[in-house]
Amino acid sequence: MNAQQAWQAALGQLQMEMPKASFDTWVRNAELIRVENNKARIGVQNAYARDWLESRLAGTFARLLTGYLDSPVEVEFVVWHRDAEHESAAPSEIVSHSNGNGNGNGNRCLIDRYRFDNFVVGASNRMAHAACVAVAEKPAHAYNPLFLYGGVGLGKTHLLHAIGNAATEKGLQVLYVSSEDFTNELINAIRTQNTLAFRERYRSMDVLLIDDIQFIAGKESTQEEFFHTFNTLHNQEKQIVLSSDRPPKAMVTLEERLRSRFEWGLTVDIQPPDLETRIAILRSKAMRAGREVPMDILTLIARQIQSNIRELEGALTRILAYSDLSNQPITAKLVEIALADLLPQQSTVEPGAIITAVGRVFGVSREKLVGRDRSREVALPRQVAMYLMREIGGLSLPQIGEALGGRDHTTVLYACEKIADQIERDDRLRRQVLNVREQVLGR
Ligand SMILES: Nc1ncnc2c1ncn2[C@@H]1O[C@H](COP(=O)(O)OP(=O)(O)OP(=O)(O)O)[C@@H](O)[C@H]1O
Repeated sequence: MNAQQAWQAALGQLQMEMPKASFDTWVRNAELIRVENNKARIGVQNAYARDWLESRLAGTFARLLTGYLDSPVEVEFVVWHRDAEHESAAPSEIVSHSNGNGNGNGNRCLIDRYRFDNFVVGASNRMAHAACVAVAEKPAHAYNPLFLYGGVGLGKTHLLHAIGNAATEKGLQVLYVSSEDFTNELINAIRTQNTLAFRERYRSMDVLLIDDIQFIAGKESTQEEFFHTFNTLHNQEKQIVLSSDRPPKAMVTLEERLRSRFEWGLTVDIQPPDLETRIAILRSKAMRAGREVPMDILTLIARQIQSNIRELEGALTRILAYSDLSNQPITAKLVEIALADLLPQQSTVEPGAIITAVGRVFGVSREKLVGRDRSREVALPRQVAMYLMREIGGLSLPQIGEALGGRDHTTVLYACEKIADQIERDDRLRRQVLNVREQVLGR
């Protein structure tokens, strides 16, 4: 088998093993650049994909390629694009290009399937969606800049592309780029003494969409360049849309002049979706996949995956695939099997870790959580700890009672039910619970 054949075989294997959504997002567009001195250099589209693949799949790729090539292979992921190969295939190479569709509109990086009509609107994203629609309808008239922020996998990128697709259809020049790509491109332009062309490209856009702008913080020359790009576009009444994982105020190493500009227009957040929206998203994805999934199953999935819509999609894809491959109907049992390795390994979650994380998030000491204090400030976090010990710790009711200072199992049961109900109605509490989960599970 030659290297390319081994590569194709490895891709095929991963396609079978991975959830479709993850495969499509991270692996499908990767390319084998070359194998040399037992090192396989794999080109990916952007720094995210590189980091994601490096942290999760480097070992798997190495194992598969070693197997197919029958000699030990290490892998290295680099940001790379085929068109840029003749310049240099160094890591952090330019990654965005205009799409070459003849009229110069749009950008090849715009993802066609991210559109407004397949974005499910609920309480958690209603404002953000409305703002994006307004911007797409009248670029530079509604809110400029539009600054979207929210946690991982909640739809920021989807909305940015939806604006881009709508604006492209109006014949506008659109550029979508992540702030990392912007930085890489700038560095490259400086290196190749091409800054004029770089500026020209950015400053000739009607709509500039920059994803994950938080990465610009702390990078002085990028901020300087972006400041001028921003001013030029804004003065020319061109639309700027930015997304970030945090609001401008929380970008600590961002220059003040940029922070204030980011706040000139409208800043809107996207929150983790409530149960109803999660179910609606699942229903919409199932329908688009041409599948009918019973409501109780959608509810079951939506209850298990609370924080991240990307994971929600991945879970559904996996369940559909399991059902197809095993030729079985989608039942609660099948869901449990299909999701087993997506969900936390229960035995690895220590009750002590949950108590510590709850204490940190709610600002209550461990002693108080396991003690007798019944004031609301302590009782609520204690109930959250009980709920999470059951949800992610898989502990029995008596075990939970024991871990929290010898409480009765009916008290624990009441707490678990109360919190399960309350997090679906109380945004703040839901965020706090998700925060604890992330701290405990590291994701
Ligand atoms: N409201 C929604 N309706 C339908 N699909 C959604 C919705 N929100 C997010 N998604 C889907 O969830 C996935 C993750 O969304 P997206 O990549 O836009 O998240 P993000 O906020 O940009 O995340 P990150 O911070 O990781 O970049 C995408 O496939 C997107 O289509």
